Amino acid sequence: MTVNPAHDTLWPAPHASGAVAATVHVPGSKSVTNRALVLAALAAEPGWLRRPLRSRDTLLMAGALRALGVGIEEGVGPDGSGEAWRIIPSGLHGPATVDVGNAGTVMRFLPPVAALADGAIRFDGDPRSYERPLHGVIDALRVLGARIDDDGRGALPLTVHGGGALDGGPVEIDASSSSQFVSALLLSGPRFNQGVEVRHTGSALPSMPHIRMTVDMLRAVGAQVDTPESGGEPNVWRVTPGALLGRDLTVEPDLSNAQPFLAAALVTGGRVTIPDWPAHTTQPGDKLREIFTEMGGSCELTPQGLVFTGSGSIHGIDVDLSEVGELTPGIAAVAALADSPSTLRGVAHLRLHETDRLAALTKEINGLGGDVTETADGLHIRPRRLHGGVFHTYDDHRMATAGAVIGLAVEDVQIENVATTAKTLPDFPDLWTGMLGN
Ligand SMILES: O=C(O)C1=C[C@@H](OP(=O)(O)O)[C@@H](O)[C@H](O)C1
Ligand SMILES: C=C(OP(=O)(O)O)C(=O)O
Repeated sequence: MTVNPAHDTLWPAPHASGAVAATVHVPGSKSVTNRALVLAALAAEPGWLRRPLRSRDTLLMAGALRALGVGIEEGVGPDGSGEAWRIIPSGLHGPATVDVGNAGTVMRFLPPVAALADGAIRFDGDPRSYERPLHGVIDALRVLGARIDDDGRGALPLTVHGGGALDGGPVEIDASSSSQFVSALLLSGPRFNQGVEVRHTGSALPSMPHIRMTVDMLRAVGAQVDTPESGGEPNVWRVTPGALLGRDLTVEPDLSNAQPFLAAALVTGGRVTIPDWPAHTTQPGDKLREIFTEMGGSCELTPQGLVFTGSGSIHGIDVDLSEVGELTPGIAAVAALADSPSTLRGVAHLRLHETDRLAALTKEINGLGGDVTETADGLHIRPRRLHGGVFHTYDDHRMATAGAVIGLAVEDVQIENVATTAKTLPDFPDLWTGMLGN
């Protein structure tokens, strides 16, 4: 966790003068967009992706697939409405270089795809990407028959020497540091000669909704997947080899990116509507309906979308966030403004996210006068009267949005490098000021 001197631009976080009342159209889900791109690239026929998220992480994914030979064209969708990508699969070829940026989905989902390509595919990324765990993918791919050159740390940079096909079969991994190891192997699994059987052998597996998202999206393109939930063994997922269908998919709004806007309703005692909130979804952000209700709000799914209303009071919470780790920064921000302490548990693996999120949240909230301590697997947050100051973001989009939430209630908070929100939500500053009616 280092303060990046190149990012000394400060964004004065708007202070809310009253209760917010707004409708916010949140762009598409990062996790759905990047899974859909991978599955469409591996399909046996072209597909459509409507309302894809266009952000750094998804443009890196699209760029990498294009570098391997996949066609991704701008279009308007088969019914003429909305923006869309048409994805035209083709033989996957190297040599190519993939820039993963700091996108977990790109660095983990694409090495298995590269193993199916023919030629050398080099993977590189931001300095932080070298520190994020990748051993589960690298070791598993070797067991499944891939040739990979790396520096032995189980991390980037590396080169996959694709042989045009991969044996596949059974493999054991420890995915306790990232659910994306499991998702990565399952997504490409139908294209391995023997499919894949992934057995997680480590301690608790985080982010289960994201694994369910992978399984649901695989099934939607015709893959056969056996899971612990469908009567299989605990911690074992099996994907049968087979061709994948091209799909016409409209991407749901990113519910984790809806979080700061819902938090704004909670913090200001206002009301925010998020159109197109799905009635059923695997996105972890759907849990916010429950979590932010417990913290003092109320919500209703209406034909206009999710209407979330703050009561004017914010309560602390004791909650296990292991399934929904990416919501932690936004919950910590609200908890710092609550009327009672909070304990956030089950998220030790956040130390290996975009930045060490537990250390970063502790340092930055305390820098504004807060009282946060790190625990082995989370945070204790005792609300204090906060004051203004610089909120550093460590190239982490969710640190930036968490700082903006605090800025609504605390005057003179300045967010360093708010542009880092471009990782998943390039429109954040405009959406935020739009919500506040500025
Ligand atoms: O598969 C995905 O799309 C994601 C899985 C989760 O990763 P971890 O299991 O590494 O936390 C989540 O935090 C990340 O934002 C997106
Ligand atoms: C952890 C996150 O991202 P990534 O996909 O890079 O792991 C996140 O978006 O909170």
